[in-house]
Amino acid sequence: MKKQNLVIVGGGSTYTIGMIMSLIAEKKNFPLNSITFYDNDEKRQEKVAKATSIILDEYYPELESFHYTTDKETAFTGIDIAFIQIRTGGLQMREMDEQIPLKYGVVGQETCGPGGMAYGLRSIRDMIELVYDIKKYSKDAWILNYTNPAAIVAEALKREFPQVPKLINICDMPIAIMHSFATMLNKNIWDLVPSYFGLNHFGWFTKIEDSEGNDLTQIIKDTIMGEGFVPTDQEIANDQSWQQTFEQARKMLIDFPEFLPNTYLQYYLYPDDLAKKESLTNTRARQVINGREKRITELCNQIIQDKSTKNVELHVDIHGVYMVKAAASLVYNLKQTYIVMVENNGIISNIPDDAMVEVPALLTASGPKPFSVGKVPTFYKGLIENQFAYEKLVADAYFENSYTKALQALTLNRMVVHVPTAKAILDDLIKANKGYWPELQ
Ligand SMILES: NC(=O)c1ccc[n+]([C@@H]2O[C@H](COP(=O)([O-])OP(=O)(O)OC[C@H]3O[C@@H](n4cnc5c(N)ncnc54)[C@H](O)[C@@H]3O)[C@@H](O)[C@H]2O)c1
Ligand SMILES: O=P(O)(O)OC[C@H]1O[C@H](O[C@H]2[C@H](O)[C@@H](O)[C@@H](O)O[C@@H]2CO)[C@H](O)[C@@H](O)[C@@H]1O
Ligand SMILES: [Mn+2]
Repeated sequence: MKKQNLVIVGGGSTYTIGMIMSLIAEKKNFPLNSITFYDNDEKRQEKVAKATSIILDEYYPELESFHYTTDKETAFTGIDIAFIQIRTGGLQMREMDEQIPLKYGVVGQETCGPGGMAYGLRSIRDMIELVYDIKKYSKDAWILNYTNPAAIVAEALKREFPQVPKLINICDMPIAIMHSFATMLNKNIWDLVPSYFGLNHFGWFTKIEDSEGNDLTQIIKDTIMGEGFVPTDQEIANDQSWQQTFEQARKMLIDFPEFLPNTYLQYYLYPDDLAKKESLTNTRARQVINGREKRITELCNQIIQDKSTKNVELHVDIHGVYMVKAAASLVYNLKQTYIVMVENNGIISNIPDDAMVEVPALLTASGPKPFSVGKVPTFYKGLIENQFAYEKLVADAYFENSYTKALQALTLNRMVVHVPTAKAILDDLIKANKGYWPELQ
């Protein structure tokens, strides 16, 4: 197995330490020669990097080198694979994305709501630039992107780089849900075989089998209906917001028992209920600033002060392990199945070919080989087509600098709908995103 040279773009992210622990846990399956962090915020990255250096000394002494830099050429030269996890505008702008719509009674939601449009219009430029730069310095490197809003980013990257190989977008939500299925069934998560279709943060499990082919779907549905549904990955198990989100699976199953829903569907199916529960001064961004970000900052400070990990609790999370395992399947041609985003081209036969769908695929060295889904029932087809039209219009708004396309996008978004509300939200978002968004005419 050739040892890999990995760059983590967005080294200062709150997910980096979890990713490092996952790389350590998976070192036999995904052996590394070097890790490099790249970030455009020197100070933010430095803290995480200093702590990482101590963690690696203790747990990964055989690693050849670890560096961190804000210089793209240094970061991207001689790499085999890049993980991209940036947040253009930071958590501060996420808070605006959530607060502005809420002023008009609409839940912002940073990926699939109007907040996702705002975040998407900020992310696209940085993402396009990063892909060009990574390919410039290491043209054969794999790029594994999970920067959000992944659906909109994937749509934009597909348009900008239709011929660029080795570029894949991935999300951890399906596997985090499967973590809860596995706990409920007392099974090993990697023995569960999902059948799944949809768009990113907009999909359904049609079936869950075990490795012997036993269909476990009905047991899962019955358990959720009888006992409810809870997050079980350590990273989110005790998070009240995620607990409430997982709880909604039961409600969705009562209303639509056919398939097991992705938790993000709550925002599309019950937007008004969710908006009513939100508080302007404590949207999810604020909870993350006071929660995950604070916790990671304190953890890094402690490690740096002690020059050791002896006084902190470190753990592997499903997010990191999923990304690392998927990466190993790509670079070592393992042909394992992961749920990823790919261009539809007939996979779901009754929705547009150019949609970026999220489905199970064999991950091989020559790219993802998705499994066919076939026709989906009218309700799901309608929802998907509406949402895909919204995502396309956001990308159109970016590439065409079009105010009208942005307004059309928000109007199609099931969280907004009402045109005067869409207009008011859009006009406020334009002001808040000056310098980040293209100038919409
Ligand atoms: N797809 C998924 O399922 C999934 C799961 C987890 C996290 N994420 C995404 O990972 C990203 C990081 O999340 P976070 O909460 O840790 O955010 P964060 O703000 O803590 O970290 C992002 C880092 O990216 C850096 N950054 C911003 N723009 C950059 C650029 N142009 N070039 C280089 N670095 C840049 C920031 O300085 C920061 O250090 C987000 O996009 C988040 O949505 C996605
Ligand atoms: O609101 P946040 O910032 O806590 O989470 C937003 C992300 O939520 C999903 O991902 C993960 C989560 O990031 C991770 O820690 C894991 O353990 O559980 C979640 C899934 O339940 C989502 O898939 C991401 O796209 C969001 O960024
Ligand atoms: Mn996701």
